[in-house]
Amino acid sequence: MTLLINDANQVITFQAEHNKPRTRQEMRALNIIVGGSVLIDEDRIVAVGTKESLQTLYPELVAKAKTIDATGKVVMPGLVDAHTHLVFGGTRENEFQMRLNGATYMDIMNAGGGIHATTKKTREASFEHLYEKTYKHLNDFLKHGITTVEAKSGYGLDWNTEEKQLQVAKKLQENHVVDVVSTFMGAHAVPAEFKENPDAFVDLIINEMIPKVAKEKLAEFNDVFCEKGVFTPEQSRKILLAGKEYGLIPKIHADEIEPYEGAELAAEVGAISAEHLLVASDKGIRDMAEAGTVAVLLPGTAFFLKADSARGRLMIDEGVPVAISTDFNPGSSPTISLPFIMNLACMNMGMTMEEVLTATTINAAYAINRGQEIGSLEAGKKADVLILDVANYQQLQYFYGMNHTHTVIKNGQIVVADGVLNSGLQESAY
Ligand SMILES: N=CN[C@@H](CCC(=O)O)C(=O)O
Ligand SMILES: [Zn+2]
Repeated sequence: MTLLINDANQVITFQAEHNKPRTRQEMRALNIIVGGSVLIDEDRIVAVGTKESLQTLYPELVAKAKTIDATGKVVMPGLVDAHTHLVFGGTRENEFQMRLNGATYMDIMNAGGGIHATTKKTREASFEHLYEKTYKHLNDFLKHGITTVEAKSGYGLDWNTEEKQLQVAKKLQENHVVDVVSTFMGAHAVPAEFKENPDAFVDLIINEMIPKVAKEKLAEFNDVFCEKGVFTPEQSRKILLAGKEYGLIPKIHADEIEPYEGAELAAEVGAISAEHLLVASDKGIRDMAEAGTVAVLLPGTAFFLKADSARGRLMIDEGVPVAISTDFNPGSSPTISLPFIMNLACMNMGMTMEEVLTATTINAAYAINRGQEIGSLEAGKKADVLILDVANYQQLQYFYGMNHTHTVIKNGQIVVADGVLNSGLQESAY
């Protein structure tokens, strides 16, 4: 199919002179075309420009294109969610009430709830149930303009269930139009059966699980929850380096609740990204800037746990490339609304609206090694395009807590039109 999106108030391209995550003032450079158009052929962007320039350069394609009128609207790349725990059994609204009554996230986890509660539900759930449930979540993401989602395992903590989660993600990548990018996170918690000997669990991850993940090509990344009471920096280092030997790119849940030199470790092991970073040290931030590690910040988690947000402003000023994601999971961030999370990034981390847009498109794409393929509207990139029913990009975050998605084009196909999901996507048809 050939598509021509015409007459948008603003086309936000994020075009840049280099192919790297954006830092410092680059994060404010949206490269907007006022009154712009986008030409798409098959699954690729052909060109972005004015209607007249596209007509002159590509008369044949323009002649056969189906036209989408974007008058009064904003056009931008599909949003990228670089951090989710997408596949899980059950929900944990009971813990939300416990936290409202004063319990902390770690209190609940140490008492066998939290990640352990979801692990139990995920172990019990059938593949089909997890697939159907996750398919619906992906539909919700798509309706909110998110066209690529990273998905971590880590609610199995035994091989069979970790594999089940990763296979669900794989099948969804094959069947659902949203792109699902997999991360192995066997090191999400120490399961009860290894409580007395956590190092034996670390050995199991290193010697058995990581080789199987690599052999079956079930994930591209390897993530660890490096946190006091979960995995130490020493254990985390071992797990991340072991993954690297098998071609799994390191990621790390770092400095979320207590400072633990996780940001420093991310830079040291060459992680593509470090996530959370609520209490990352000044040195850790400087190390990440030097190493070019993307900071994937999750202001929805801070909001939901009533914690102080990460120092996003400082990180950008220090030269760290920042991405913003939902952290969608049943405990600390049960939302798929990246647009709401974007508003929180403005409100609670001192980021500008322009920086937040960069953080949820091109920088998020780089956080999952997709920066060359998605995250900006440039010739040759995948045609993942979002049309928002707002007059300018500032309104996306100003009218907060709302879904402004009008049209979503994924791989060059219209999958959401006038805010409504394609009927073909509504049922999972497992
Ligand atoms: N902090 C660790 N892991 C998840 C939460 C998982 C859960 O509570 O189920 C996070 O990134 O927030
Ligand atoms: Zn997480």
